[in-house]
Amino acid sequence: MGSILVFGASGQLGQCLAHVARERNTPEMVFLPEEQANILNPAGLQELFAHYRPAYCINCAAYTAVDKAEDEVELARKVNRDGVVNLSRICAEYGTTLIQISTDFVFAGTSNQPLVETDETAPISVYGLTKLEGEQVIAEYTNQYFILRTSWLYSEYAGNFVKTMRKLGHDRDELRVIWDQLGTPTYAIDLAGCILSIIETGNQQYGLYHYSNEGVTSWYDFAVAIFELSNIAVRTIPIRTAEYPTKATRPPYSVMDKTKAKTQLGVAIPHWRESLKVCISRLSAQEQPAA
Ligand SMILES: NC(=O)C1=CN([C@@H]2O[C@H](COP(=O)(O)OP(=O)(O)OC[C@H]3O[C@@H](n4cnc5c(N)ncnc54)[C@H](OP(=O)(O)O)[C@@H]3O)[C@@H](O)[C@H]2O)C=CC1
Ligand SMILES: Cc1cn([C@H]2C[C@H](O)[C@@H](COP(=O)(O)OP(=O)(O)O[C@H]3O[C@@H](C)C(=O)[C@@H](O)[C@H]3O)O2)c(=O)[nH]c1=O
Repeated sequence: MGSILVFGASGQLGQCLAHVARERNTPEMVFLPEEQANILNPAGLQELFAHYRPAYCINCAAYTAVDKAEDEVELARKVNRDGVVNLSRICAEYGTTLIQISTDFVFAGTSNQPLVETDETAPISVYGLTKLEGEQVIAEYTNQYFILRTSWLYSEYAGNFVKTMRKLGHDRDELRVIWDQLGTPTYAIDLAGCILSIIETGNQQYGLYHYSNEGVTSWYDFAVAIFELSNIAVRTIPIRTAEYPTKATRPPYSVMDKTKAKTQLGVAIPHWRESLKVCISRLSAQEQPAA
């Protein structure tokens, strides 16, 4: 098949890819953390590509601190746009298929219908804008790419909303969580499975796809489900966005339609609650003292 380079390997999705690749015995995967492969260093990328001549490049590297990005515009743009330029250019040179990950935050959130790939983008945060710029530069260099837009990623790995809620739920008596932002959580292990399926099946239906778990929820209902499944008794109060001021504005509605991914990539997508159960049981098992 040829080797598969994974950039940003020590982040959440990078670790989930390693987890699923171990389970599936996927050969020839090369996991590259930032210290070994900075996507802002073209000379370093040239060395790696010359050595591995990869069939696929999966870009999990990104600037993902949504609030901080409002103050670090230049850095966010460097990683989320310029880094993607570097990868697209070198993928084109080596005939490598690029798999780029993007976000529901490219949308303004003014729709009340599940969003399809052709819907208008209008980011309302620096993070969303720079991720959109990253999507847009790819086609200037190559047409051999998949862009997977995903949302609300969580897993056993790295920092995420599920782990934050479980920690806060233990530490506090009461939590206030926004209920007027609607979207769909995505178990990053499921997304990693989708990425590896594209590679394993040699799919060549290149282009832009939406991928999240199935269903719709609010951050509040998501938090309540996390507490129920984790047996955490904490008073959870639904609040409006205005009652939880943040530096960056989040889209009030970012539910994505996955019809294209299901038909063209042939992936089965679990409901968010089913995947959340799997993640919570794995997290709980990790917390049990060894017998
Ligand atoms: N997390 C989420 O909820 C969502 C994420 N996404 C997208 O999914 C993808 C994966 O996200 P996730 O795994 O959660 O993010 P993480 O923040 O967990 O991982 C991103 C990784 O990229 C690394 N990185 C940053 N700059 C560079 C660089 N210049 N060169 C190489 N590596 C770099 C980071 O290293 P370090 O930590 O050292 O900076 C980190 O390990 C991203 O494209 C993100 O935009 C989309 C929707 C939702
Ligand atoms: C901790 C906390 C958060 N919230 C709200 C704030 C926010 O609207 C929502 C989620 O907060 P977080 O900061 O965990 O997540 P946030 O960084 O907004 O998550 C986003 O990350 C980027 C990378 C993406 O691409 C998006 O798809 C999305 O997952 O929950 C509360 O209402 N109460 C709380 O106690």
